[in-house]
Amino acid sequence: MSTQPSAPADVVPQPLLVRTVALDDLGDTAAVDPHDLLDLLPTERPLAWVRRGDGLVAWGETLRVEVGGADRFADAERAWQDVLARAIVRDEVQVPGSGPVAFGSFAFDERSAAGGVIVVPKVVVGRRGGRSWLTTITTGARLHPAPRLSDVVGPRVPPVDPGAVAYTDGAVSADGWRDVVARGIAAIRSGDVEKVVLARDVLARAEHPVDVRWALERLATEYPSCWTFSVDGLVGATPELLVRSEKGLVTSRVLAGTIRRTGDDAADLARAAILAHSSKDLEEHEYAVTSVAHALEPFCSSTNVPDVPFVLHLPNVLHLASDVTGVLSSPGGDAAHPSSLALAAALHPTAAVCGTPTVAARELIRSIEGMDRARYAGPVGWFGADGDGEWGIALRSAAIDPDDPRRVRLFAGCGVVAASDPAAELAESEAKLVPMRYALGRDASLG
Ligand SMILES: C=C(O[C@H]1C=CC=C(C(=O)O)[C@@H]1O)C(=O)O
Repeated sequence: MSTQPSAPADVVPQPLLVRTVALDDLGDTAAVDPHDLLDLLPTERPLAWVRRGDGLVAWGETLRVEVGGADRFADAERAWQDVLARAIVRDEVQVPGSGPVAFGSFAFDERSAAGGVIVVPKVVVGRRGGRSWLTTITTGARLHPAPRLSDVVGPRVPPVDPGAVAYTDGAVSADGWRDVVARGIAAIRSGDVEKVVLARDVLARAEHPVDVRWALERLATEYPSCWTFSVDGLVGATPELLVRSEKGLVTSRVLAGTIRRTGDDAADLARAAILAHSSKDLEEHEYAVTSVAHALEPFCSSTNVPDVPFVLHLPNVLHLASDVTGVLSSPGGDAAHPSSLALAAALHPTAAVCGTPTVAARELIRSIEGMDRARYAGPVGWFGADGDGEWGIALRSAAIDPDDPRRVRLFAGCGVVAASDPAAELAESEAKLVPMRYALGRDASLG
């Protein structure tokens, strides 16, 4: 079923029927182990949001809403609310991620034809802190009996190796991108912006159609501290959480400021110290934290913004990181909090992916970057019936060509400030492409 933004009643003629059961109580967990969520996924259009073994995997499409333009978030939210208003829900688990769930992914730029999409799957399996559950979502007039995992999970078909992968330039060559960064630095020095984040793409062509599960498993194993995701052909493992909203508490993991790893632990510790004291990286980071703190302020009764970032260690890079938290203000009476998607919309684009000031940086990106970012660097994640959910920034990601799944577009970007150096930014962008190259590759080594 596919709908236009408002998902009117005549397009979803029958209510959504949602049933969640605890898997621990079903007695069929031995037959199908929900321990490894990714193992449950079928080949076709898998949906995923997992980190350290917890999260959600899903498949099938009960409902799909495509949106576009500046109102893409609000339109998606309205469609979801319309559908929920008529849903019949029996949720025996009642934890974040149980009950009705929609996955979403949205374009970075409102002008992009990529727009955005929310997908309401047919089957969702969730896991959180040792508890797991199964949700089935259909349409109809009456709730179905409690589902069993073994009824909805087919025989496991191992992910297919994409074989040899050849890489070519994307919209702008590596050399050309150095010039793009130089133009960004010139714009900063002439006072047009203080910071701009510039990105590039690289095209991959695999020998065989890319099996999303192959990439997901490699990403989740190698990058356990990242959020490994798959939504409508956009795949990745992002270290940056735009917003998590749960029971009135919001969290955002802000990253900006990067140094490549060497592969040598002692040398990397020294590099972590260099990063933590680099004025160029601290400046880059400060812009990103400020943009998130300011965007959250109107929604929160209190926020906590760390004074000093910590160094996040990933296998390919080290980042300056700050976890910003807040308590959503109660608007009075029974009024609901803004949904996690509304918060994501208010936060997007942060200075970690756009720049400072936002509008001027976005204009600069449009005029010098030379490509459409599509859904790269846009919000990706999920939300539930109460609006709570998790939205990452779609970094360390790639878009699989829906018309030819052998073709994949990989993305990476870098924050640029006055002290940036184009060659160093190019090297940093290469380091940020490592996760997706690794995800596609058979033996590609890290670093
Ligand atoms: C824009 C990207 O990274 C952002 C997140 C972390 C560190 C960044 C940096 O140091 O430039 C970027 O702001 C990307 O990975 O494509």
